[in-house]
Amino acid sequence: MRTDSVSGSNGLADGAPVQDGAAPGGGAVKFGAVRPFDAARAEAAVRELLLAVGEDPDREGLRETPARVARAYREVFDGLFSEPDSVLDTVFDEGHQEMILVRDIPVYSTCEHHLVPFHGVAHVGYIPGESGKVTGLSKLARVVDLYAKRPQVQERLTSDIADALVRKLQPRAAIVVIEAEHLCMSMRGIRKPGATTTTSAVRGLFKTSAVSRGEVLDLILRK
Ligand SMILES: Nc1nc2c(ncn2[C@@H]2O[C@H](COP(=O)(O)OP(=O)(O)OP(=O)(O)O)[C@@H](O)[C@H]2O)c(=O)[nH]1
Ligand SMILES: [Zn+2]
Repeated sequence: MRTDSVSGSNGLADGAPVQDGAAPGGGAVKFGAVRPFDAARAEAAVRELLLAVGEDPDREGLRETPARVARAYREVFDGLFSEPDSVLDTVFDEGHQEMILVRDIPVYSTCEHHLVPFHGVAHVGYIPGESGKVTGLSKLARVVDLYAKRPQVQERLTSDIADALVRKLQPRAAIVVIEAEHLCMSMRGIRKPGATTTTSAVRGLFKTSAVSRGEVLDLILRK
C-alpha cells in the first residue's frame, strides 16, 4: 500500500469556502441504519438462504455459518451504526493554505444491488478554508472506512465522503476519487475481472477552477 501525503501549490486566491451542510438533498445528516442490527434475524435469513440455494444448513461445515455471516455483516455494515463525520472532529489550526492529499487509501465496500464487495483505492484531497483548519491524515482514511461500510453504489460513497469533508472542515476545495473493481462484474453477470470503475466528487475550487482541478487530478492519477 502506498499512502502518500502531498502538499502542493494551487491557485486558491479566487476560491470561496464551500458552504457548510452542502449535502445533496439538504436536511440533517443521519446515520445510515433505520433500525438496530438484529443478529437473530440475520442468522435466520442466512439459514433460509442456504436452504433456498439447495444446501443443508445442518451439515457440519455450515452449522456455524449463519452466526458467522451475521457477525461478518455487522462488521462490514458498521458504518450504518456510527456517525462517520465525527472522526473529522480532530482538527488543528495550522494556518495551512495549500493542498493536502492522501492517495491510495484501500477501500472495501458492498454493492447494494448484489450484496457482493467492490474494492479498490480512494484518494482524498482538500485545500483548507480561510481558517487554515486541517484534520489528522489518518482521519481522512477513517472517514473513507466508515462510509465504505454500508451497502451502496460507488457514486454515492464518493459523494458522501466529499460532503463530509465540506461539512466538517469548510475547505476551499475538496476532491474524492475512487477506483474500484466490482465483484458483481467480475465473478458473475458480465464477468469482466480487472475492469475498474473510477468515480469522482469535486467541491468548491476544484469544481470551479479547471487549473486547480487539473493540478490535483495530475497528482492523484500520477503512478
Ligand atoms: N452505477 C453503478 N452501478 C452499479 C454499481 N454496482 C453495481 N452496479 C450495476 O448495477 C446494475 C444492476 O443491474 P440490473 O439489471 O438491475 O441487475 P442484474 O440483472 O444483476 O445486472 P448485471 O450485473 O448486468 O447482470 C448492474 O449494471 C451493475 O453493474 C455501482 O456502484 N454504481
Ligand atoms: Zn453489484
